[in-house]
Amino acid sequence: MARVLIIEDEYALAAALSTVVRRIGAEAVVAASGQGGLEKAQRQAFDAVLLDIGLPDMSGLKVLAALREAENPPPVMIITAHGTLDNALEARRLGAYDYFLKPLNLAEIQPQLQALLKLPRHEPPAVANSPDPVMMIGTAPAMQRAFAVIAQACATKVPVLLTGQPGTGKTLAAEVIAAQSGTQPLVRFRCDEWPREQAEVMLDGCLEKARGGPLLIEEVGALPLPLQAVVCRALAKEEQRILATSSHSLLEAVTQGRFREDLYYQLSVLHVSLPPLAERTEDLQALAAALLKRAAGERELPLALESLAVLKAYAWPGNVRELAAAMQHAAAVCSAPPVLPRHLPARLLENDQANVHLETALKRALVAWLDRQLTCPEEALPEYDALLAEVEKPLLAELLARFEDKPTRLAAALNMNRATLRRKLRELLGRE
Ligand SMILES: Nc1ncnc2c1ncn2[C@@H]1O[C@H](COP(=O)(O)OP(=O)(O)OP(=O)(O)O)[C@@H](O)[C@H]1O
Repeated sequence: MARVLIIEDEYALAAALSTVVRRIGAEAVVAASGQGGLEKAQRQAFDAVLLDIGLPDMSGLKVLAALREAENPPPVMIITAHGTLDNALEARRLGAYDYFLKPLNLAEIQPQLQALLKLPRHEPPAVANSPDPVMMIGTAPAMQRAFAVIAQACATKVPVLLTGQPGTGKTLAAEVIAAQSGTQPLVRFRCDEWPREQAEVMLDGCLEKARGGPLLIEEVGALPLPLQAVVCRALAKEEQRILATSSHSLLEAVTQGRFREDLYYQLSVLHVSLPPLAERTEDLQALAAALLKRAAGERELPLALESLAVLKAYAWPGNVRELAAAMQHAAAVCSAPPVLPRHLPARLLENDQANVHLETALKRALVAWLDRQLTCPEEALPEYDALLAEVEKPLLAELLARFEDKPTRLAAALNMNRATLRRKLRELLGRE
């Protein structure tokens, strides 16, 4: 019987994974810490390991490195709630076979694990260790999904299609893939930049220049049909590694007969989908800080909280590129820190859509949080009142802060029963 080691400190998740392992006829052994997992792996041989990155005593990546030092190391599948690009690339570099994001889709894990147990043991492809990786910022769930595919793309030479609105980071992601998967420079060809007559000559030139290395075809949907045939032939010859971007739906172009269906499938062996910035407001703080630092140079220029609120309320039609420009504007007009709303471009403050955006963001955050809470076997599901208490806790803490930490003022202003409020503050926030 195959034996699978589950290194996971969340009890409910470890139990759910054990059920999956048993369902495929294997034995499950659980460890709730990194050290515990390594000790178990020393005592017994395992056919596969499911490993969480966020362990209480040490990073799962350290555990992975230690597991890989064994003579015939078992294949490892990584589970993470913090899918940064660094983590995804590091996990691949250290030889992880797969990379799953929390909340886990258990139905997806089962066939993957089954396939993994059937595989002959061999070394997974190594990811090149670029000395200066071009980094992408983001921890929003949709970015974590993109990072997982980017890490896969770094470990292979297959074509990759990168989609997303203008300015979402498609080119940057292609640069990361090129930098991490080889030493040859990325050759770029932008399809909507050239008049039809010149495009063929330019494309031929780029295909020639990129021989043996990566070629990025930007806005591939703008390529006229005869040139799409040229790319098809190039893909068949496999002389270059082709990466392509599109900010419009290629499938729609296929349906309308403007884009070859066979080329669409050839290009999208791996598909990285980059989310619009307005759908990942949780990344705004880190992105704005990094872009502000880039724009301000030596100067220390923090962003005031009110300015962050303005950024969160704005719709960002130009995505990260527009945010970068806004931070350049702020760095230029702000002479003394911090960056206040009046230092931001005026259009960011005029947005009457602000409330709509905040409500969408709140709903999205709630959906993501619920996904996490409900990723467990049915018998371990939290009760409704417990869920409500979790939502009420930050709400009350925030409200209280706005009424100078005075429950009486809060109760009066929002027409709450004072005794009820006091009880809730005691039960939920531990206040006497
Ligand atoms: N996740 C990210 N972290 C840091 N910087 C980012 C990120 N995403 C995008 N950027 C920055 O935003 C700018 C626009 O990104 P990029 O050119 O890659 O977008 P794009 O999707 O290729 O746009 P287009 O469709 O117009 O070609 C660049 O300066 C890039 O460095």
